[in-house]
Amino acid sequence: MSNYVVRIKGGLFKSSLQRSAAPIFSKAINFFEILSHEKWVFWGPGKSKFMDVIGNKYLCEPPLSLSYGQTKGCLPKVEVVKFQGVMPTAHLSARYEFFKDEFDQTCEKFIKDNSVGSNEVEYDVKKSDRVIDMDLYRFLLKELKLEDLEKRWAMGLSNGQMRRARLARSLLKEPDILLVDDLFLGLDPSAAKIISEFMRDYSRSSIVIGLRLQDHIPEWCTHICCVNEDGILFQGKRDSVEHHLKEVGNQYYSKQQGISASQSTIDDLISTHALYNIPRTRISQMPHSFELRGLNVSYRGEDVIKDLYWKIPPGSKWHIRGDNGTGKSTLLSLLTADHPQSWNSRLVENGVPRRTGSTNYFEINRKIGMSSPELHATILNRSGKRLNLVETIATGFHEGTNNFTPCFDKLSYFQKELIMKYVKFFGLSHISGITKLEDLSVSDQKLVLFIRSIIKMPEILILDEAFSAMETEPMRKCHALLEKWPGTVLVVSHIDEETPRCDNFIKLISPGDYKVGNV
Ligand SMILES: Nc1ncnc2c1ncn2[C@@H]1O[C@H](COP(=O)(O)OP(=O)(O)OP(=O)(O)O)[C@@H](O)[C@H]1O
Repeated sequence: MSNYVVRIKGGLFKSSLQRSAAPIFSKAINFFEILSHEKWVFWGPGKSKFMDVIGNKYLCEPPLSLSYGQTKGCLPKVEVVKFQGVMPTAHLSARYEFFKDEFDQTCEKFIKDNSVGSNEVEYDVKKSDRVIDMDLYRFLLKELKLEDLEKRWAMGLSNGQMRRARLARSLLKEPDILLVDDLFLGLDPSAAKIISEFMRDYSRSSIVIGLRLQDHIPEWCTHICCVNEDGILFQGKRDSVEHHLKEVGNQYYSKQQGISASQSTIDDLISTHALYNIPRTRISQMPHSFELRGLNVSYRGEDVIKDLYWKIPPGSKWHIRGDNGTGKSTLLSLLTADHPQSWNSRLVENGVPRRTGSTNYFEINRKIGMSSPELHATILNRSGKRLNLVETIATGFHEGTNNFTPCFDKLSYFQKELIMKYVKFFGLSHISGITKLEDLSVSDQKLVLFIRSIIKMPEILILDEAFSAMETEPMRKCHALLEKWPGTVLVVSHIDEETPRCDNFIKLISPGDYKVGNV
């Protein structure tokens, strides 16, 4: 008997029972099979949808065309880990504050995923009768470098830390098949190495990872399935499909290049920025956008940022570097006043120390545009079903970066026209008015968030992991736009290809240890 974990035979997949519903892939999948302990890459623009197919998210026609093999005498357990950033919260600032809601749990409880309750009381309410293999739990904590974070509040984990915790949580359920989309997203090089080596050595289940065409395929992957919008292009053992890889990559890029150039130029798109065409000499006389004069941040006595001195002149472009957990998001949340310790006179804004009463949250955020994993998770959670692409971009005109109230109808003619110019420039016109945010690909969601962050022509643009999970071609267009962008830009990114050109960098090494220099 074949030891398959999942198999598709002649299946067409749909998201609804309606006869008229369009299939997820136009072509039926004739045959696809994953055997136990194989390590697959789903590669290409259709990878996330195909993961959902394997994860049993859609209805299949005919009904038994998708089947799961009988491993260990029962149906296989399928675990899906997707890009979700940190914990979704009602408000960005929640991550840095201490209050109770459903996510008020330690990292340990989050990974065990077996109880709900409070940190502060003695009892736990069990939500399943699952027996947790404590040896496996300890093994996962050790291998995924989570031991020091075990008792931490899950809400406070950084992106990279949360990514490792999510993996541990899924693996602790001892799945027969683990599907991880965008495996290396948001990870610093050493964390990426840890996770890659972990996946290489992990042999308790079949593994599928989703990668974009431009991503490097790890050596340990045994099989590759290339999926585009129509369905499977090719599949098989790595050696047998190696020659297709280059061919498909080249075809895809030339197709993307051929997408008709838009009428607007980059100058048309940014010409209303307050610093556009202002001579450098005049800009250099303006006060610094921000200046940190020995800033400190600590949690319960533990330093995260210590004695940080940093001057950010207007119009300067910065790459904020540092491994996962070194405090990059914390630093940015201080600038955007999303952090409780933001009211601090060591933080000087346009020459004025930021004391309580000297300014307010809306005043600060009026001049800031932002895209970040936290914002991505929050907007999807709160408005993903409600707002379409254009309506999402329109919310960028609100004063606060995390105000997602629909406002397109209230915008001026000029504002609406500007949105449409951007939509056209980035080749999104065909999906602009209909597709809800949550139905866009992750790459298009990131692109929409990028446009949203710049639409009000902010003085300061914060791009925290703004290009992770974005396809190459839209990312290049964003980078070309940023080349000409006249305002201050702060970029957090772990991967060189995803980093737009910056003039300066600040590297967070550990509390009290910082490096500032020219790129
Ligand atoms: N509310 C909190 N309570 C305790 N610790 C916290 C809290 N918020 C953040 N931290 C810790 O502060 C450190 C810095 O987190 P931060 O998210 O700023 O890191 P980062 O450099 O942005 O990481 P990444 O690259 O993974 O996004 C981490 O160790 C994190 O666990």
